Amino acid sequence: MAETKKLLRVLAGEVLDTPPIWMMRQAGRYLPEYRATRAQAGDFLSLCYNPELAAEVTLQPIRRYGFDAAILFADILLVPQALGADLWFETGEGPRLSTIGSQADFDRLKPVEAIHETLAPIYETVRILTRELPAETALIGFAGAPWTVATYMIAGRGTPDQGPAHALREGHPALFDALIERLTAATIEYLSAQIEAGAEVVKIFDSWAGSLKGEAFARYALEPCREITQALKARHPNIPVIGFPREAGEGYVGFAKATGVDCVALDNSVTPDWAAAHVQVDGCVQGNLASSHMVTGGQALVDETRRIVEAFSKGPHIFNLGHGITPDADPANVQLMIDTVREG
Ligand SMILES: Cc1c2[nH]c(c1CCC(=O)O)Cc1[nH]c(c(CCC(=O)O)c1C)Cc1[nH]c(c(CCC(=O)O)c1C)Cc1[nH]c(c(C)c1CCC(=O)O)C2
Repeated sequence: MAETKKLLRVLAGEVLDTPPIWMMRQAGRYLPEYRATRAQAGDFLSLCYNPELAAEVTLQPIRRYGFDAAILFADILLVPQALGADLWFETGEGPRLSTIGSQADFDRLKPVEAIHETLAPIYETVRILTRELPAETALIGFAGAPWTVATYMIAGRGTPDQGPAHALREGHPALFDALIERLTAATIEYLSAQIEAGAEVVKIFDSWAGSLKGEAFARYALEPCREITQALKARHPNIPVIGFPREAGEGYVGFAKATGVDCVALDNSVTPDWAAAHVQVDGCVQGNLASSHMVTGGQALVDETRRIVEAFSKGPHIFNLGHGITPDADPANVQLMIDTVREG
């Protein structure tokens, strides 16, 4: 049967009149129904590990907006937790983890095979979604890229410049490389298990790729993404992979060729005209409306949405934001963006 899901057609290289659309963090705090289910679950991590409720919040933006794809509700920091790190969320601040600063800290991590014990509920969420999603909606699984996940494990929190991770990379390269290797292997197993449970696409989030330059970008952004993509393609040749080396700038050029990903997700620091000429020439791209438009709305939202659709109209394109939607966004602006993309 010919593929009917728009997202999968575009990932296979088709150019459609209207791009498929979904939104990073589409299940999130800007939606009152998300806040209600999160309160029912108790807290964010309890929601991630509750398959019925995690499936429910994944479905909420699909019901409200009819996006072309659903993204599994989970978090990139569940992998460190599955490897034995302590993880908690400080209200109003963000994630906190036990830190990796020495060989002894690293030696306390669990082996890769152990991750499924913690992550089994996530695979159950995927199985529920494969049954409950509308036939036209594609299901995206995801994981953090090793570098980005390592920045949180080393610092124990989010950092403005990833300073602690850069310090370990330079001061203790063998330890740093061992951590990247463990995360690369764990990510391959985690994404494979999501695919076996029913994920039809996977996305690798490298949110802090932009702080790696030159040789470090090649070694810690390109290489782990290439290894993960190759291993997944060997096991699941028909599952497309989306790479998101956020704020990579010129690092976006040649990213798909160097890693083997089927689609490159773009943040909004690059213009759509530049990205069409330098990135979309190699295949599918995703992006890249600034998420601030979901707060401010109005004619600027409409104009910028049209500009992006037009700039990417000659090649395969998935419409998305340049980063996750923020809690202060107005749900009506999301509808305005969708109507603008689909007005034809
Ligand atoms: C760096 C990162 C994380 N998580 C993620 C990244 C990479 C993408 C990015 O750069 O945004 C990825 C992520 N996090 C979440 C998803 C679910 C799928 C989706 O809707 O996109 C995905 C794909 C849910 C979430 N992850 C988080 C929330 C908010 C939690 C809440 O309900 O309070 C959601 C919906 C929490 C989280 N999780 C993380 C941070 C730094 C925070 C705190 C910041 C914040 O509160 O927005 C780590």
